[in-house]
Amino acid sequence: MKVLIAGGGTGGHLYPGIALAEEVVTRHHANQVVFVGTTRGLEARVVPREGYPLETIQARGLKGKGLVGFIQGLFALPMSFIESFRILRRHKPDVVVGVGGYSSGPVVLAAALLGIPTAVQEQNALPGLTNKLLGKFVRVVFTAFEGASAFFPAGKVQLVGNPIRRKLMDNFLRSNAPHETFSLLVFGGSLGARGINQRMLDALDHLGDLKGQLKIVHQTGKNDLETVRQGYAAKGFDAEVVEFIDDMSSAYALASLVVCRAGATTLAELMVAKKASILIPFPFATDNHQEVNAQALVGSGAALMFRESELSGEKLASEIRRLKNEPERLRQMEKKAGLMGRPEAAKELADVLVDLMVKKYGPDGRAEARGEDPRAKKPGGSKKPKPEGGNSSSGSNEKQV
Ligand SMILES: CC(=O)N[C@H]1[C@@H](OP(=O)(O)OP(=O)(O)OC[C@H]2O[C@@H](n3ccc(=O)[nH]c3=O)[C@H](O)[C@@H]2O)O[C@H](CO)[C@@H](O)[C@@H]1O
Repeated sequence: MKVLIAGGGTGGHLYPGIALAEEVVTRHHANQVVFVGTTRGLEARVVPREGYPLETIQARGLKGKGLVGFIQGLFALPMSFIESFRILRRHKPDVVVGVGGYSSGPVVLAAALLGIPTAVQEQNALPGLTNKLLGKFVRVVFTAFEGASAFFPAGKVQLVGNPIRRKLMDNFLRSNAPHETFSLLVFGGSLGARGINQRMLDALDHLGDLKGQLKIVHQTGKNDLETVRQGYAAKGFDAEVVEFIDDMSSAYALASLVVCRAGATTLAELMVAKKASILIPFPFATDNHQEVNAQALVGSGAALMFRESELSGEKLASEIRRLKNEPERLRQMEKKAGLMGRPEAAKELADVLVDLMVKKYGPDGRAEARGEDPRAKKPGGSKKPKPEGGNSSSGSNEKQV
């Protein structure tokens, strides 16, 4: 089985794709997974490191980019379709899955037009325009929030949750032991969040008496690293301040409380990790979708949510203090988050993809069309390869998985 995963840009789109790739490679009959993204997205760094080949196309966004960005996006469209057709003809995948982000649209649409079984995975409670359009062409739409289903043709929707990377899952499935020191994990999605960085620094002014009683890990994103580091130092707080957290699994495990945005993949992780959280949605997300994501957790008592515009540092400090002083409340939030988690998302999604392939091409998929010997295929999947450097150029780095 050969699976092509299109999309990325940010971690919220890319990481569910990585989780799906891990699943189909280790537990299913997939012997090859190929990603398609752009050279500007996070995938250019992460996909080769994870050991999968990456093809790139020139896709750009259309919405929220201003007039110049919109025009650039329009001009890039025809080329991105041509590139998508070429990639699909070369790789002959058995199924194509879009995980959102600029490259998802042209690749998934081109695949659907070529008659290849296609699916999209919508992470958010409020789907973006591209996925709403693609929903009309693909065979299956995977959703993660009940509310999202209403935006797609009813018969196509499968509510499975957002797939979570294996290294996180392995840790999450272990116990959620209480911590000796109250530990805060502060992060702003895959890119960091200035609004959270500023409010957290302001909050420190009101948490002075807790200095020795708080452990803080704070991810800032690229631009604010030094400012935030200096802020903690100037206010006399000992914190681990980093630009990006590679090992989110340990970061979650060590946290008593998480302060973060409400990106859909983050929320899926919080639920499976059974973590209490204070959510501060990104106020400029398309159609305010992060607030809608957050409401699902708030509604069930798993999280608190504050709009950035209404949240002062003082208020954030008082909420942190309150939760620290009410361990039983924190436990209840953790329990409620856990009840919403969907640890089987990657598995359920992969099962459906195998069905799609078998229905269309039979159990060997298009192996023969690709010049492979189907009898050489090992049921149960083969092992993932070791990364072979960071080549992310188009076309030249395909590797048997
Ligand atoms: C600004 C914007 O539009 N953001 C969108 C983007 O968010 P974004 O890319 O921030 O996505 P999420 O918050 O959903 O997920 C972040 C992912 O990055 C990982 N991580 C994060 C920080 C870090 O230091 N290290 C790390 O590995 C997290 O574990 C998680 O897997 O995609 C999400 C999923 O479609 C959307 O809900 C968000 O609205």
